[in-house]
Amino acid sequence: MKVSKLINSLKFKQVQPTITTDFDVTMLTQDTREIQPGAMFIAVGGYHIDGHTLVKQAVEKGAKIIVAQKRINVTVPVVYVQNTERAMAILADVFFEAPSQKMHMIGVTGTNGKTTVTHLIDQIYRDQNQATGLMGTMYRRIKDETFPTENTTPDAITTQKTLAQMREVGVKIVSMEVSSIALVLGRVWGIDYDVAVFTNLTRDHLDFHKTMDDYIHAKSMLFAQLGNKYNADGTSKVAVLNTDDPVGREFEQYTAAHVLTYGLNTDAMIRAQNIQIYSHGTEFDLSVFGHLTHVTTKLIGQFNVYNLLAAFAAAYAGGLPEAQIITSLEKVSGVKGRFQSIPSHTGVRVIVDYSHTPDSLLNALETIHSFAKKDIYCVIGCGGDRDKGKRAKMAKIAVEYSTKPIFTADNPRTEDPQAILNDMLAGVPNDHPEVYIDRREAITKAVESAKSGDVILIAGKGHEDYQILGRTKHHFDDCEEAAKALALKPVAD
Ligand SMILES: CC(=O)N[C@H]1[C@@H](OP(=O)(O)OP(=O)(O)OC[C@H]2O[C@@H](n3ccc(=O)[nH]c3=O)[C@H](O)[C@@H]2O)O[C@H](CO)[C@@H](O)[C@@H]1O[C@H](C)C(=O)N[C@@H](C)C(=O)N[C@H](CCC(=O)O)C(=O)O
Ligand SMILES: Nc1ncnc2c1ncn2[C@@H]1O[C@H](COP(=O)(O)OP(=O)(O)OP(=O)(O)O)[C@@H](O)[C@H]1O
Ligand SMILES: N[C@H](CCC[C@H](N)C(=O)O)C(=O)O
Ligand SMILES: [Mg+2]
Repeated sequence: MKVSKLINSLKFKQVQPTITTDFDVTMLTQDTREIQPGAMFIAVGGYHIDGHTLVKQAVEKGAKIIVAQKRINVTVPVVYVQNTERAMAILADVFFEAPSQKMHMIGVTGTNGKTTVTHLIDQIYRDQNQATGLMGTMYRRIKDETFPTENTTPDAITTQKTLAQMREVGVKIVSMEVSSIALVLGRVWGIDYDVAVFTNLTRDHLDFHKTMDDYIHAKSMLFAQLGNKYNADGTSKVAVLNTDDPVGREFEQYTAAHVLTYGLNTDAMIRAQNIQIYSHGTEFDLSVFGHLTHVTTKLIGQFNVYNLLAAFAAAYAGGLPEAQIITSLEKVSGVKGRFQSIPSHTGVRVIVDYSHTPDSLLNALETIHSFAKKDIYCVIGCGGDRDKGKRAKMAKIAVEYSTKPIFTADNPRTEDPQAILNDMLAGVPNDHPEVYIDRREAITKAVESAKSGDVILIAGKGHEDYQILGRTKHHFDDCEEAAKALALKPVAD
């Protein structure tokens, strides 16, 4: 793309020195490690390093132009802007030719349920024979091909590039998780969402956002970004809000788009009632503006009823017929690592779940309570280099809602695993949960001790196939470990 087109897309900037001959920019990047000759390098301040300190290296590697927000001294032209993250989002949208405008874009935000809801939406559209794309915690998926991801919502360049790849192969519907951190860091600026979904808001990420108000504000940005494009056929721009959550009610104020509400409360437009939770599924009556259908699903728990409602509402907002959405939701099985049962011949039920916040842990344990007859084991740790304040809370919930809590490690990252455990133990001063710093040992002990009829919840890592110690990822999979331990147990009587 011609450099003039990129530069012109930035309304407020200074170019030094002035560019007299237009030239081609071969790629955009914020990472010197990726630079190809002819690149535009955007200097971004990070947590470990400031991209502005790498600009000479960028030029040596072939960058022909730099975008910066601090004065720098290099031999190539520099585009000075107020905020390089914002410039990066605009430039990425322009460089990849605004892919989000060519596809139906559904963004899902909220503390819990994003991965589940995006997968449900994706499945609904696949059942309609639509070519779909998905971006989130587990991967980026373009039709049937998956690509790894570092972040739930990647940086603006990766996001726009992925959207462009989707558009190129004919994807029409994109479901993407939009994390609060991404919203604050501007990773999704420039994306033209058609439907924005709010799941819920409870404590998480307070290492990053500092206060709950900041966290709510971050989530609200998706609904402000939705804008207000009203098509005559009523198809565009819908905010799908869980109004059982007071934050969902608040977000009604922040959007100028159409609003579609869901929840269990009587005033929700899309509503579930008469919920029955079983050990292997859930039933409820779905009311769509008062029209009732009985729904039977393989997903377990009230929290999953909310996820089903969110997905239903997102697809309904996109214009799909009610009956066809329900058919899909009745067929769908869960997402890997979300309340996933591990096959067991022992009479012990083992569930691997990605609950890594106080609210999700509480929901998972309450759901187990609704069908468990005997002991409930809860193997739980808390992540390092993440919100420290949630540790004591999660520990307390584990102790109060299980009969056999077992504390262990979950991605200690650069923290001392024992220090994380101490933060957890501080939340339960009068209790003495079993503690095994080694997660494999914790899972093995739980499986060894459990008797037929007991339920074991292994919480926190879900689909993850690694344990992060320091900055290194070691292969570790809760499902594999549980299966190995179960294989050593005798068959149930
Ligand atoms: C705290 C945080 O958000 N960090 C993100 C950040 O990394 P960083 O700040 O450490 O970057 P850095 O290493 O200091 O580098 C700064 C700049 O210099 C550049 N650089 C760096 C080194 C080099 O040799 N050359 C070079 O050009 C980098 O490309 C970058 O532009 O920029 C990276 C590239 O965009 C992100 O992958 C990384 O996310 C890390 C992996 C992370 O763990 N983020 C978490 C907190 C996060 O964002 N989580 C949310 C929510 C998760 C959820 O709820 O599901 C998410 O959306 O993932
Ligand atoms: N609607 C919900 N309300 C509360 N808890 C939920 C809900 N949906 C899922 N959970 C719990 O949260 C865990 C994570 O679910 P999911 O991966 O769908 O959420 P997420 O928002 O994508 O999480 P992350 O922020 O880590 O990407 C699940 O394993 C389950 O325990
Ligand atoms: N997306 C979440 C995942 C947490 C998963 C848990 N296993 C942990 O490492 O804390 C985060 O990065 O905060
Ligand atoms: Mg997720």
